[in-house]
Amino acid sequence: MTKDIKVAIIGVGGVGKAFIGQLANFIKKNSSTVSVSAVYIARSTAALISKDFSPLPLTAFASEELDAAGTAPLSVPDLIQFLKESGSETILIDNTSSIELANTYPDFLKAGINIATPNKKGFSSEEKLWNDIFAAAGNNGGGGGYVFHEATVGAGLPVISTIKDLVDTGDEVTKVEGVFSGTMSFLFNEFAPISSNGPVRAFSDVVKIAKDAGYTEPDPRDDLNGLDVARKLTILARLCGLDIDSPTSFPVQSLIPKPLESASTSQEFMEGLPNFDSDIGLLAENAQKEGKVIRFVGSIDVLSKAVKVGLEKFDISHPIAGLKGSDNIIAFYTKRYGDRALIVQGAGAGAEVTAMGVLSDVIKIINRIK
Ligand SMILES: NC(=O)C1=CN([C@@H]2O[C@H](COP(=O)(O)OP(=O)(O)OC[C@H]3O[C@@H](n4cnc5c(N)ncnc54)[C@H](OP(=O)(O)O)[C@@H]3O)[C@@H](O)[C@H]2O)C=CC1
Ligand SMILES: N[C@@H](CC=O)C(=O)O
Ligand code: NA
Repeated sequence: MTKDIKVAIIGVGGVGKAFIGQLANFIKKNSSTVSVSAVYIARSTAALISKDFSPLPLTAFASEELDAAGTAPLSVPDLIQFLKESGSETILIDNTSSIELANTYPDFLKAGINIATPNKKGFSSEEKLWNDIFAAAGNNGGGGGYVFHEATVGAGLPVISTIKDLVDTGDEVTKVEGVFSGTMSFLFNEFAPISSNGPVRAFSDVVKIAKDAGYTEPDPRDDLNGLDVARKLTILARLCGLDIDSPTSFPVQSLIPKPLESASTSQEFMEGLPNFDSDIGLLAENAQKEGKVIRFVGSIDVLSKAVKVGLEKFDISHPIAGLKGSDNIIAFYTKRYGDRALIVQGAGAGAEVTAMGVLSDVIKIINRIK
């Protein structure tokens, strides 16, 4: 018999809206084999709640509906209670970047609620939260809900699933390296492409374009300070079995100019950034004099347990130098693959490709519980 699956969606920004569109399509295409419906959709300030558990309309969903018709969001204990009362299998989709919500994943999982999310915070903050999440989850044979987070690294690219498959099948991952940020990739590919003699445009202009394109974190400083990449490396290093206390427990280079570290808002930061275009321009010009380009990269050396994030210079013939758009490139060096790495490459940011990663996790959950 087909099981009934109810979903609660929190976060209706760029990724959340794209996810709702893709979920509507999935439900339409698969209605003969699986019954999935959304019963709760929320942002910070408002929520649509289907008290009788009838499906909320998803086609042509607009977040304005939340503000117009929504009520106050439920607290986490009330949301857990509400989902339990549905009597169905349930999935929480967290499309926010909230650490407060991520801190409560163990509670959802212990209540048997499954989770799919692109939010890195739960998996890259203190190690205790990581341990609590996977102790509560059903993924490793435990009794709780399943948790999947493919889009936390490389957006929809198969990065988490690849590293898990390598590890679970007994391969030994020795090193992971590459470009892990769609924003940083776009910034340097656009600002200092291999085809140019140094910078072709102001760095601050490209930051604004990346923000408008939906590549950056809600606050672009979270990309420029290197922490977004550090969070991704924390997740991958933990999947390789390394104990990483937090994303600030290894060297991370920040591109935030010192005088702007005290900017109190994202807007104040963006307004001040053009004053520092020449600093980063100089770095690009100096690299160009050596026939190189600068790119923002990260690496995990599993054997020496060394993790680092920052700017490096690359010959223009290097695959990292020649990336385009918001592409990520992630090279996995393993015992089985030898000197020639297993490589995953493609768009690493953007609403649609991220939502695809989240929906693919929802489908994995459905296939386990239906
Ligand atoms: N954009 C991308 O390319 C990628 C994004 N991600 C991750 O996806 C997530 C979403 O990103 P994106 O859509 O770009 O971000 P947005 O800023 O566009 O959207 C965030 C949404 O979350 C809501 N929200 C934030 N905090 C809370 C909260 N405590 N309770 C309820 N709702 C909340 C916001 O509502 P409100 O406006 O009311 O505060 C908003 O609807 C982030 O974790 C990001 O790191 C991962 C990979 C790629
Ligand atoms: N801001 C991030 C979004 C995806 O994780 C990035 O630019 O890579
Ligand atoms: Na991914």
